[in-house]
Amino acid sequence: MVSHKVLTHYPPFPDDVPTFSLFTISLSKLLARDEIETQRLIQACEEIGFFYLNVQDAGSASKILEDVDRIFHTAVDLFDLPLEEKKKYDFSGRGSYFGYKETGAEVLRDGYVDRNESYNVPRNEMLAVSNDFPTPEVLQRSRPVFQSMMRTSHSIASLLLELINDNLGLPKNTLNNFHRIDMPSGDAVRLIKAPPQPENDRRTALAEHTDYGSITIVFNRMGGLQVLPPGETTKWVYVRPLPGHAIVNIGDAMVKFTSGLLRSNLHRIVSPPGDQANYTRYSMLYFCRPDDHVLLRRLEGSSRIPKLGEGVVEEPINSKDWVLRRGLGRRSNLPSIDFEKTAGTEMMNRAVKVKA
Ligand SMILES: O=C(O)CCC(=O)C(=O)O
Ligand SMILES: [Fe+2]
Repeated sequence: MVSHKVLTHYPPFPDDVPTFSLFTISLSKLLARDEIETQRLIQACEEIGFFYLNVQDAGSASKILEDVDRIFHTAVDLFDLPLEEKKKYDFSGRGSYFGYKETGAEVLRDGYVDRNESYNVPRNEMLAVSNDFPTPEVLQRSRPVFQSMMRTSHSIASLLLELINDNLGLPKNTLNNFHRIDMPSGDAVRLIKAPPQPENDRRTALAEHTDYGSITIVFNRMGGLQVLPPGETTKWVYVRPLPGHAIVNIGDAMVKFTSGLLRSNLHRIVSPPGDQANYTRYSMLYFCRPDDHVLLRRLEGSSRIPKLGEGVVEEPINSKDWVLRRGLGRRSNLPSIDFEKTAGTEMMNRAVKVKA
């Protein structure tokens, strides 16, 4: 493995910036079906929708940390390719959210464009569920490590889904049956590169959003991720990356399944805090999403899931269309953008509303 200094040589996350104190949940305790830990997981999913997951000491699942390390190196190699080469893998014109997105391809609500480039590596393709688009050679070379990382991520997400399912009292395996590893879905590993921004011109690098799928597992090194805590008058705060921990968050699909009981919190990427702002930020995520055909609507069978409001009729939209509408609906090459139609579930949370 070629060593990339850019991944290791950056200043520490500063001690003097406000951070959001998330619950830390132990994967090894969840694997042991520890009841108190499961209760804390549910509380985190309902109140904030974000938590740290300690993935150290979790048996074979801890190997994901080595896989993530290796994929970070692959990400550097990938983004080092010439722009013209990377653009061959931009499939947005063919109606796909997989593949490459160049810097500035997305419009923010403030009218500016994003300041990051990213690549969504499809789980469908890496695990040979379907093969719709070509994959760059640099990713092909890392296929075994992507496969390992994707399988572990999917199994972590499956565990979380099982615990949430059973806590809600849904019929056994209801949620897991919507997230089958052998079915086509929007599951992907996303690689993101955000270069340092000029000191006098720092803007949001990745627009505020809620995630589109069910469960996102984030592997961060540098700061830059911010969340907007619940409440009417809150301010954006950084989430400090913790070694050996993933940051996990709940996405729109779970909000829709639970009629707003679980929370999909707004978050964004800005310049990293303190001296870290002068360094290139790489991040990596696994998006676990429902299978393509699954309808995103309130599930029957749980007394904990709130009923729909009087006269509320849910839009019949499946997971695939939801991801495409949200993921491609704000591209800068579109003739017009409807920010309301492409919005997430931030206004659906039952616990505490936020201003979008
Ligand atoms: O890079 C990060 O820390 C988060 C990125 C993110 O929220 C996303 O890509 O959905
Ligand atoms: Fe996100």
